[in-house]
Amino acid sequence: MIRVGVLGARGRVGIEVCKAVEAAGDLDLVAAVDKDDPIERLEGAEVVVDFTHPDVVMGNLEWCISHGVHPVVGTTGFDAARLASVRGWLDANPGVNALIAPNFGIAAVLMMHFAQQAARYFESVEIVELHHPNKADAPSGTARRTAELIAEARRKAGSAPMPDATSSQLDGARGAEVEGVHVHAVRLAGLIAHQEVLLGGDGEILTIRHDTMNRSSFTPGVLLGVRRVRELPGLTVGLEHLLDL
Ligand SMILES: NC(=O)C1=CN([C@@H]2O[C@H](COP(=O)(O)OP(=O)(O)OC[C@H]3O[C@@H](n4cnc5c(N)ncnc54)[C@H](OP(=O)(O)O)[C@@H]3O)[C@@H](O)[C@H]2O)C=CC1
Ligand SMILES: O=C(O)C1=N[C@H](C(=O)O)C[C@H](O)C1
Repeated sequence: MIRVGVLGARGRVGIEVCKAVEAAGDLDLVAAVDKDDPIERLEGAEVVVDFTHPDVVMGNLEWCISHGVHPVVGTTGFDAARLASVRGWLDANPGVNALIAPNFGIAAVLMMHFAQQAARYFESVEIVELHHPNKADAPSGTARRTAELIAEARRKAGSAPMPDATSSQLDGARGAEVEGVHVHAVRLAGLIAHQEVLLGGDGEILTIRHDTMNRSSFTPGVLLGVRRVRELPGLTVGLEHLLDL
């Protein structure tokens, strides 16, 4: 049995993660911790799953790693500086590993992978992500990561800069730019989490779309991470590394 703790246990995703851990025969939910609960309740866990908030996740990670607990993190808001801090904590605590994945949905990971594969064949690529209005960060972690993967594919292929004659604009009209890829964020009541990657070439458009229909869709990926994190050395970013794509 793997002893598992959950941070953000009363949140939208945390509730689903707790249910999935409790239902798994090889996992033991030893602590369900939310805001204002003492983090020390996680002592005794081997793996901790974090679905909290970008403002608190770094403190949670530092605590877990310094206490010898392997974190599996779904919380978003990671940039290069944050990832470097995590690597520093892991270096100081050899034997502790961490998995950070901007999206644990298997179909979402495939959507990112397909977008990365397709990117080099098109002149233009833009991302539209659409989420529920309670989301703290924009653009989403998934959109940021997709843009980074697309940018990397285009760099490797030597792609020309994307055509764009915009010479005047209202602030934000062209979205945010992540490594040269435009990302547009919609926040709308009724949505959960959705993304379109629009790829345009000469007379053709390819749209790759992913829709999250419920939050239990994240749990198979989370459980995969929980089962595997102890054998993944250091920091792993992205569930794709566990999927043999
Ligand atoms: N990687 C992935 O596949 C996915 C990632 N996410 C990300 O996960 C994060 C959480 O999303 P979601 O579940 O929708 O958010 P919620 O706000 O529903 O849940 C977060 C929970 O964490 C609690 N919390 C806040 N601070 C702490 C703390 N210091 N310690 C423990 N718990 C705390 C919150 O309490 P309170 O409400 O009282 O503040 C809340 O109950 C977001 O960053 C989101 O983008 C979401 C879906 C999938
Ligand atoms: O906040 C959410 O809901 C989600 N957050 C993640 C992100 O920022 O990409 C994953 C998914 O989009 C749901």
